[in-house]
Amino acid sequence: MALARDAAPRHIAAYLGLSVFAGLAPLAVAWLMKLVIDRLTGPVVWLDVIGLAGALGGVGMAVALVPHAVRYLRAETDRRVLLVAVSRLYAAVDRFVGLRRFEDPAFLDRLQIARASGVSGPGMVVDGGLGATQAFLTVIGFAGTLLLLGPWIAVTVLLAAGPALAAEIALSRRRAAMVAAIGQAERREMFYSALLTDPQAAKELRLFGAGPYLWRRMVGEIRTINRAHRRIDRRELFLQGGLALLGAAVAGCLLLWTVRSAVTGSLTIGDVALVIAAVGSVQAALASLVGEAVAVHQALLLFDHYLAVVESGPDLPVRRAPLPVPPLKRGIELRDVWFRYADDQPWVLRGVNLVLPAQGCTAVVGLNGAGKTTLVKLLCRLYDPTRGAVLWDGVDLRELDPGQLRRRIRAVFQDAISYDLTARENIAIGDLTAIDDPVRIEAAARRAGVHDVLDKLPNGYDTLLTRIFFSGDDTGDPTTGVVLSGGQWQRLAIARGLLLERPDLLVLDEPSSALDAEAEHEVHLRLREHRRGRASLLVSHRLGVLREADLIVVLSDGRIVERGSHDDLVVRDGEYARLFSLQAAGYHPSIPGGAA
Ligand SMILES: Nc1ncnc2c1ncn2[C@@H]1O[C@H](COP(=O)(O)OP(=O)(O)OP(=O)(O)O)[C@@H](O)[C@H]1O
Repeated sequence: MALARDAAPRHIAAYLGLSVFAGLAPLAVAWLMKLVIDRLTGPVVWLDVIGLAGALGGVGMAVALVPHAVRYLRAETDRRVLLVAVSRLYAAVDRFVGLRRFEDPAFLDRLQIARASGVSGPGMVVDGGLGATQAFLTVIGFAGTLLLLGPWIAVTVLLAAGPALAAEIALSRRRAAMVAAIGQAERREMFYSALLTDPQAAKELRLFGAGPYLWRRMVGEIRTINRAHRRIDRRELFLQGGLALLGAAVAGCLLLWTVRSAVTGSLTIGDVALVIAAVGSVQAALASLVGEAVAVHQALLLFDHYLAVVESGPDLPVRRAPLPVPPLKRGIELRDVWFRYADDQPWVLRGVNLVLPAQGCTAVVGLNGAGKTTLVKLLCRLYDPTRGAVLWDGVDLRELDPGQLRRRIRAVFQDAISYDLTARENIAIGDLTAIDDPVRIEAAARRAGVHDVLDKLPNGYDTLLTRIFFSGDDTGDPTTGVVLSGGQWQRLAIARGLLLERPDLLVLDEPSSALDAEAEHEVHLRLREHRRGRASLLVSHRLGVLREADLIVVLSDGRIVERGSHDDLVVRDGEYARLFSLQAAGYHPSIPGGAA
């Protein structure tokens, strides 16, 4: 209610006024009708009859207009609530410092329900609350009328609604539990449907003929979802059918009694019309009251998920008053760092000790799965170490302001994202303060060696880098975007990482794996310039590009097994020397083991 009140206060006030009117209008109509009939069946005073008929017509006209006004107010309230609810939800999600929640299926299920219930819940509570108010007023008004005519009629009609309320509330609990239970299936169904229409996936799916396998699985998920809905719908059908029969039987008995009373003269013809209108209206209003109460109940049960996400605390501990992050002076230290992704998973890092000096370049080498990217994620505080600590000039990262820390670090990952946005936006995501600063954007693109490519695009830096959307809002304009090559995308990701002029720590995790030899050489020369005078960490399987690092560490099975300069490590003739000579042999046929 608070969310809806914040989003659309005036619309809700108008909606409330109309609901009160709509709740009392049937009562006014029934009484006016009774009075008209009684006037017509007694000595007729035409002026009275015309006055009453005019009032009846006026109320009738207003009643005809109200549903249209309510429909508009309801839709407008829903639109406004949607804006506020979605903004609050995604702002809350954006506040998560780390990645853990995005890898937790239970949390992702909850997030999905939160989105659906956050969008529709507040509107349903307002609609349900006002609908229930309206129905309540109708019930109270007519119950008073029925009490005047025969107290037991009022009591019978009201009691007949009891079982309906109990049954509907039990059904609503079941429905809310079912929505939570099918969350996984719904997410999987969305995953398959997104995959089957994804331009990146289309290539492999067509070549490997894997489409039918995936859409059959998608249809399987839809069947699971349908089964769950069907079970509840059938239960609802039987329960509501039975209750409708009960209501009809009660109404029939009351009608018989009323007609009999009119024949014996204890009720007037107008009274008969009033009882018929009252019983019908009370039953309809009670059904609507129960329906609205149940809708509100269910919306609130599901809205719990929305509140749980919006009010969830940080996923990584953040001090109440976190320390500011000063420029890096001495270096970043990993002190006896142990890490595993979950308690039931194996250790990925086992007692790593490493200092990245504030003005030096450190390189990490290791086989696939050795833990290199994990180490980078800990440095960026996307996770906290399970044991040990990462220290920024001696201060634990957990003590520092995470936002300020992120502004001092820039990283280029091997799996950098290609955003379906313009070239300018793709680079500006690295530091959004530069989005309207073409000089900074171009400088970053030049550093990454991608300026010439972007400059020649049809709309230069404003060219859309995707073909899944039109370039502008005008769908009649046939211009769509441009698709870059893998290496060009990688250079764009490097530009994004280099947009911030002087990060304290620059991390490059396999930044050039998709570049041709010439581009790689050129980009690494520029990167060397950019890294000068600040802490940098390089991760690469191409050992040639790491030769000039001040310190190279070899990570194996989560431990540092060798450390030193390139020359030291070659002389030591250990794991690094073995990997290096294997690669070198691939390029020089003269080296033993090389290509013939
Ligand atoms: N999010 C995650 N959840 C669980 N396990 C993970 C996750 N990310 C990585 N791992 C596991 O951690 C181990 C180390 O992975 P990591 O990505 O750090 O290796 P890497 O040295 O960077 O490998 P590569 O050279 O292939 O990029 C692997 O066994 C991997 O399966």
